[in-house]
Amino acid sequence: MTPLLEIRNLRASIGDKEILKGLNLVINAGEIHAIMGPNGSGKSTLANVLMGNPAYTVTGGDILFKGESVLEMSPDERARKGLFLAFQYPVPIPGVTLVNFLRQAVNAVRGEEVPIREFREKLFSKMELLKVDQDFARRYVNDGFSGGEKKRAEMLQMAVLEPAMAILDETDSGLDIDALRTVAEAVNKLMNPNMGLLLITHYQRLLNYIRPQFVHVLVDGRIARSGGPELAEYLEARGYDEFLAELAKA
Ligand SMILES: Nc1ncnc2c1ncn2[C@@H]1O[C@H](COP(=O)(O)OP(=O)(O)OP(=O)(O)O)[C@@H](O)[C@H]1O
Repeated sequence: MTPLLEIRNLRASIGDKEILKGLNLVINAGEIHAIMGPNGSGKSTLANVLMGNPAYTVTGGDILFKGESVLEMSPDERARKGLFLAFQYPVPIPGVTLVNFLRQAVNAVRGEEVPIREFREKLFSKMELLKVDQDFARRYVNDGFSGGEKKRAEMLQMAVLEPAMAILDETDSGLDIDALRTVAEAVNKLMNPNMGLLLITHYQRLLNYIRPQFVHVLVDGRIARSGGPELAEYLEARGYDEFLAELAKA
């Protein structure tokens, strides 16, 4: 079976600084993978490179999505193929309600205007699934959203786009327990056997709420160790010292 996402010996730089130094990863449909790692190991870089952020240059290796290389594809094309990166829109968008924002996102990913009625039915069913209040969708994007509400908007976006592969880059921006629960509950409801999920965690806490089947430790731009959920517990107890010590020896 062709993996959903296959990252082969990926190397990427920003300016003349190499950050990803030969990263390999295979994700099949139905699997949740978590990437953990010390600060500065390249986690956000990986998320950005997967979605085709032009600020990063891929200098080697390949990224295959459903068996096809995405390296030459724009971020829009990747999204149309079914890749989703949780869109952290930190700036408020005045005058654009969440419902309109989501509709534009669905139209962009489908490459056609989705009939309003069809869109509303989908949106309302997903809002019910995620227990999102109807008034919430009428608010302006990010205008006064709390951390938890931003997450709720992001998860609703993932729900209506129905991606084959979702990449969640969970940066620690002071999110409270509510925000973590929102992400975890949504992930648990939206995951299905046809979908893959890559959870990039900048802090351990999130894995108390989502149990990935596979955990990878990213150190200095490479996967230093892979394992099951027990690896997250091991890291919680021991931290990254041994990985950093090995790196210092190399
Ligand atoms: N725009 C940039 N210009 C220069 N260096 C950068 C830039 N973006 C990232 N880096 C460097 O690349 C390395 C990896 O950064 P990245 O943000 O991917 O790490 P991370 O694992 O996500 O870290 P954290 O857990 O602290 O969020 C760091 O050394 C960082 O300073």
